[in-house]
Amino acid sequence: MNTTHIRAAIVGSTGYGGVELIRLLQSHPYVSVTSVISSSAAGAPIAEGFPHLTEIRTDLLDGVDVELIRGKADVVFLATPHGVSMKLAPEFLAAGLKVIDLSGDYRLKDGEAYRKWYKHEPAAKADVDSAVYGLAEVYGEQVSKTNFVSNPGCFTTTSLLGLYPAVKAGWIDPDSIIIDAKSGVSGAGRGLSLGNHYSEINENFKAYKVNNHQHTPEIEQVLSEAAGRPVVTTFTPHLVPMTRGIMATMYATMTEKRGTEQFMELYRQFYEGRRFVRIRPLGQLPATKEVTGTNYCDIGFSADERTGRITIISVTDNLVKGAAGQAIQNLNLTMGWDESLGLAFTPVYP
Ligand SMILES: NC(=O)C1=CN([C@@H]2O[C@H](COP(=O)(O)OP(=O)(O)OC[C@H]3O[C@@H](n4cnc5c(N)ncnc54)[C@H](OP(=O)(O)O)[C@@H]3O)[C@@H](O)[C@H]2O)C=CC1
Ligand SMILES: CC(=O)N[C@@H](CCC(=O)OP(=O)(O)O)C(=O)O
Repeated sequence: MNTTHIRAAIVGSTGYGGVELIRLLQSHPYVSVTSVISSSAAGAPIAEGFPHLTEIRTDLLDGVDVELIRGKADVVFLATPHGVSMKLAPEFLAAGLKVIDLSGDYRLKDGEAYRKWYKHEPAAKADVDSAVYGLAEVYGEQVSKTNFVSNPGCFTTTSLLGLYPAVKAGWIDPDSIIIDAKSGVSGAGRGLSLGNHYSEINENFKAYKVNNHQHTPEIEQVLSEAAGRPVVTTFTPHLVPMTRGIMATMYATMTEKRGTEQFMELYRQFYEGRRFVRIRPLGQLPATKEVTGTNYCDIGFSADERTGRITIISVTDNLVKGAAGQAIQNLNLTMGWDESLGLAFTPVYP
């Protein structure tokens, strides 16, 4: 494989994650999108369904054909639903392609947990074991050595980047963590559903999948690794009437009396040299709009002397750092490139 110019295929191209991958990869200096694959619209010009992609370098959507793709690409991004990725990934890996999967199929190392939370049979254990969990700022070293990345969930990325350093350092009691998270509607994908149409969402704010969301075991898996013992947590997702963005507001009991600035310093050191995590200055808390369209995760803190708890606020764009952006960041790491290649955007504002 030429290491300064590679060819990418995107499967699930008519979904939000797929379209975002196409958008972002247009600016990548070392990657050409050579195959844009769709199970539902093969043969159609991309710009027919997505006029904003009128000038992209690939014209027609291809069907899902491993042999065809093998001849046209070095890396394949699977922006497909769970249950579908596990059928495709082994074939692409066997064909010698690098695979970056955006679905939940390879995130949970415990097959029983996958069965319980996804209500679906898990992928083959050997494949699950071989996938590297791509939380780039935490597992970047492992990602740089693999050809098979399992990209984390959007809520998971936002929550874990805000919690991992404090749990790892033993500064918060992992059993006390509560994650209160809110997502824009694009997090639910492009498919139509009653709960996601305009009059259900507009001027509305609702909790869903309470104590029942599939990102709960994914968050617990990583926090358990950080804590060195099993951790369970309360995670409550909400849907807010905006298109993009996630905010996770997280509460935990501090193991010792510490101030906001000490937490800021801990996180600055942990994420030193990592471009996409921005620690906010004292007294400033991040808002979703401040990361829109970018791969940033912005984090702010407030330690409360009165209750002995720390409040950590973390924001991302669910389609970028929560999906397509982190997938490209992971590709960069697997190639030994600067992790920010093709992702150096300033947020859209207002
Ligand atoms: N939206 C988000 O914020 C995030 C999404 N994810 C995950 O990324 C993946 C893609 O999400 P998203 O783009 O939002 O979802 P969408 O529902 O918007 O798109 C998924 C696409 O997958 C393709 N697809 C569906 N069924 C099949 C099938 N049986 N065989 C092959 N392809 C199929 C379809 O594209 P086509 O018809 O062109 O084949 C569809 O448009 C999912 O696993 C999701 O959970 C992860 C993090 C965040
Ligand atoms: C708003 C909304 O519905 N969001 C999705 C999360 C999207 C995502 O990251 O899902 P996967 O773990 O399946 O990849 C949800 O809550 O299920």
